[in-house]
Amino acid sequence: MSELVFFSGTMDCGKSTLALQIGHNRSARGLQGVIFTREDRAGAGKLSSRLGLVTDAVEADPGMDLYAFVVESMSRGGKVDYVIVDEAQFLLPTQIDQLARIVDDLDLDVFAFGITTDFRTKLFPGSQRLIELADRLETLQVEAMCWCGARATHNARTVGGEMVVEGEQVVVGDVRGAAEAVGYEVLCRRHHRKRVTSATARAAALSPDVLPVTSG
Ligand SMILES: Nc1ncnc2c1ncn2[C@@H]1O[C@H](COP(=O)(O)OP(=O)(O)O)[C@@H](O)[C@H]1O
Ligand SMILES: Cc1cn([C@H]2C[C@H](O)[C@@H](COP(=O)(O)O)O2)c(=O)[nH]c1=O
Repeated sequence: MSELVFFSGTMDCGKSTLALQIGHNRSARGLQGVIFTREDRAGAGKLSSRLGLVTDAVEADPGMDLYAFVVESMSRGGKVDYVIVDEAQFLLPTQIDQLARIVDDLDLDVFAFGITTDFRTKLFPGSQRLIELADRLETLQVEAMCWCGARATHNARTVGGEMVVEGEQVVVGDVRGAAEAVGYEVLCRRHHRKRVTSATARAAALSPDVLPVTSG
């Protein structure tokens, strides 16, 4: 029975790596898949992992009907055995419905990968629809870690190392960018709530207020 599976986790927990591995293992057995992605950091039409692997993919623009794309590929004689979708949080809810239709009407497995929540801890519309429709939700097992050593569960957006809570929902970026630029950092809930990033924690630790005071 084919399935729509949503693999989710924070940024930098290995989702794209797993997507590439699933594709690799299937193609090693002669299966052919369609790989969709949207707004990958490596550019349009790419699925890239921080481990250095990258593959070509179909850019799932907002206007694209993903079900129609797969049907058309098949009707042109293309073999399609499965579908992989990376950065699935950026898809429109209607495109997630199209993924469910690929599973139900074409009997193909669809493996979707993405973050569930944005820098304000709110669900992305695409992720919300995946949670509503998926046959199976899988949380990635390689945990990203907060600077304090706890499991990271939330994605913070940073500017100059400080957490921000205002801005557009979608700003493509990375967890290891230039310090002054817009970037991201994964945090545990406690430090996300208190807005304590690694940079602000370091600055607080160096502050004279917390240095031991020696008398005399
Ligand atoms: N130099 C490295 N050596 C080993 N593992 C690495 C290295 N760089 C990145 N990684 C692994 O890659 C993961 C990020 O993978 P990626 O697929 O890009 O994540 P995601 O798609 O979830 O943002 C990191 O959590 C880490 O486990
Ligand atoms: C939290 C958050 C993230 N993004 C962007 C930043 C990256 O380009 C992707 C996540 O990619 P990854 O492979 O999971 O690291 O999402 C965003 O646009 N808005 C946000 O709030």
